[in-house]
Amino acid sequence: MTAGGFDALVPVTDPDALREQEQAGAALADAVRELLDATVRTRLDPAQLHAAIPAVREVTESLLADAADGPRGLEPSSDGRMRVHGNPMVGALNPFAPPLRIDWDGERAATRFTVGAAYEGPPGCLHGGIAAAVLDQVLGVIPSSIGLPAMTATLDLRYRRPTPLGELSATAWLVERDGWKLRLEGELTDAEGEVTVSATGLFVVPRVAREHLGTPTGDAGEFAPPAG
Ligand SMILES: CCCCCCCCCC(=O)SCCNC(=O)CCNC(=O)[C@H](O)C(C)(C)COP(=O)(O)OP(=O)(O)OC[C@H]1O[C@@H](n2cnc3c(N)ncnc32)[C@H](O)[C@@H]1OP(=O)(O)O
Repeated sequence: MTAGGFDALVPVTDPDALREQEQAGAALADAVRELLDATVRTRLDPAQLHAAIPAVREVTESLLADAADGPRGLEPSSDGRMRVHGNPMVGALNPFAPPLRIDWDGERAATRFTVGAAYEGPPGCLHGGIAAAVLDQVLGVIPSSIGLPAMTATLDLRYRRPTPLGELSATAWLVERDGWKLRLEGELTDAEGEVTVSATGLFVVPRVAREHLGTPTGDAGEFAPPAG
């Protein structure tokens, strides 16, 4: 299964229409992601760069003809999950997102993804903040996958070696549960299979969510929330 999101709080009335909308939005995000990459990599001369701007602005204006006033927040998806489609790591509608597609097999959350020029920090390598965001997201999928939507309380990272841009993978697993607190670990790995960053995170189900978790949702397995 592809992890992420939460069981829908409201039923989706027309999943086919919603799927069509999601697919079109994701295709647009793919195209803009190519534009983002091209914008970073282009070596056109100044006149050529200025010449490209009106066309980009025209597309922007056309998209704003019908747009949300601000962030989209949590929305129902065609698969019955609630998702933040603008999430900068997994959001299908966000061109900045690689995007990560995170699988949860009941024991591990895992993703393989490719990062290019738009994510560069040290020359040729992944920006450390992006590595942190990837690991935060991959660790963060586990609580919601076991029915305990939680937020990052602490995230400790060890940058073991530079992470080259290109194909990467990340995995995370649950180490320990203590009531509403989950201790998770994860790793970012380069194409050669070398661990470049390792992470330990404490995720806490926020007070407001605890009040709504009398019954676990999703694949809670043995990790049912404590009573009270
Ligand atoms: C609804 C879920 C949405 C899920 C979205 C997934 C997002 C993916 C990951 C993210 O990027 S989240 C964004 C970054 N994180 C944040 O913005 C979190 C900001 N902090 C908070 O909102 C709250 O501080 C937090 C939810 C982490 C905890 O506040 P609460 O008021 O809900 O918890 P409370 O104070 O009752 O503490 C519960 C337990 O956690 C412990 N705790 C809380 N924060 C801690 C901390 N920072 N370090 C260590 N322990 C901590 C606390 O001591 C206590 O332990 P005990 O039960 O043993 O007494």
